[in-house]
Amino acid sequence: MNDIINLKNLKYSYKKNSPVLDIENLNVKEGEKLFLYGPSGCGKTTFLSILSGILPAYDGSLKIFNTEFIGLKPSLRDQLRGSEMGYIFQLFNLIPYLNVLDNILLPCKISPLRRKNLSLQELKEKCVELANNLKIGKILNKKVTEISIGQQQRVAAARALIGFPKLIIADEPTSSLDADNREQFLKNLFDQCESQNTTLIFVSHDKDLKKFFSNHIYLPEINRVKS
Ligand SMILES: Nc1ncnc2c1ncn2[C@@H]1O[C@H](COP(=O)(O)OP(=O)(O)OP(=O)(O)O)[C@@H](O)[C@H]1O
Repeated sequence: MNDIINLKNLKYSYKKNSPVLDIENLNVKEGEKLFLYGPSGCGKTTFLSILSGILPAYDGSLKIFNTEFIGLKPSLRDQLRGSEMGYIFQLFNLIPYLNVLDNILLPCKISPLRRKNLSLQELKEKCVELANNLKIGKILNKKVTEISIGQQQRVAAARALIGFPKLIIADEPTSSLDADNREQFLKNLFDQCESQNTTLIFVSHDKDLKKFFSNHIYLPEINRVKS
């Protein structure tokens, strides 16, 4: 299996002489489901922001989809993020004035490349299929302010998965769920990632989730900056 992420000697700091991340090596294979965990403040969100190209790391090498991200123009990082990455946020970040269907379709409206040459009708059909698989098929016309937290979370997952991104980055998406719903959500997410051959990087401070993943990394162990 090919590597989707190759990282070497990656360094990041928000302020001069105050490093947050210094990671020697990390490789993630295509289709892998990686659990990245560590205590509050150890740099998890910072790391995800670098992987998704929102924050620019200043040193080392970070190849994603065989493209070197360090030194890459911000517009090209944005383009790759829009077309090939899905992000599930801790607080979901759904758009309150859009219904469920339009929230899910949003990445394809923002990034034409994310449509992968599908027509709007084909995208809507894909959206219905995804929603049915995630058990939100019956609420596509509802406002996102009128659905439960568990449903909002599955809408956020569907929005990340639409348009067959190569990589899904999930930042603590299960923190507001009880244990049963958490496990069900993970199962649904895994099934969808497997059916699309999408790589998953799932971040949490909750090490109980580790048992669901075959690959896991404790961030403080690979980060040479000690918090
Ligand atoms: N915008 C910022 N400016 C300056 N320092 C920041 C900024 N964001 C985070 N930091 C610092 O970087 C370090 C890592 O923060 P980060 O948010 O990545 O940790 P985390 O592991 O995601 O924490 P949590 O689990 O609480 O979300 C912390 O010391 C934090 O104070």
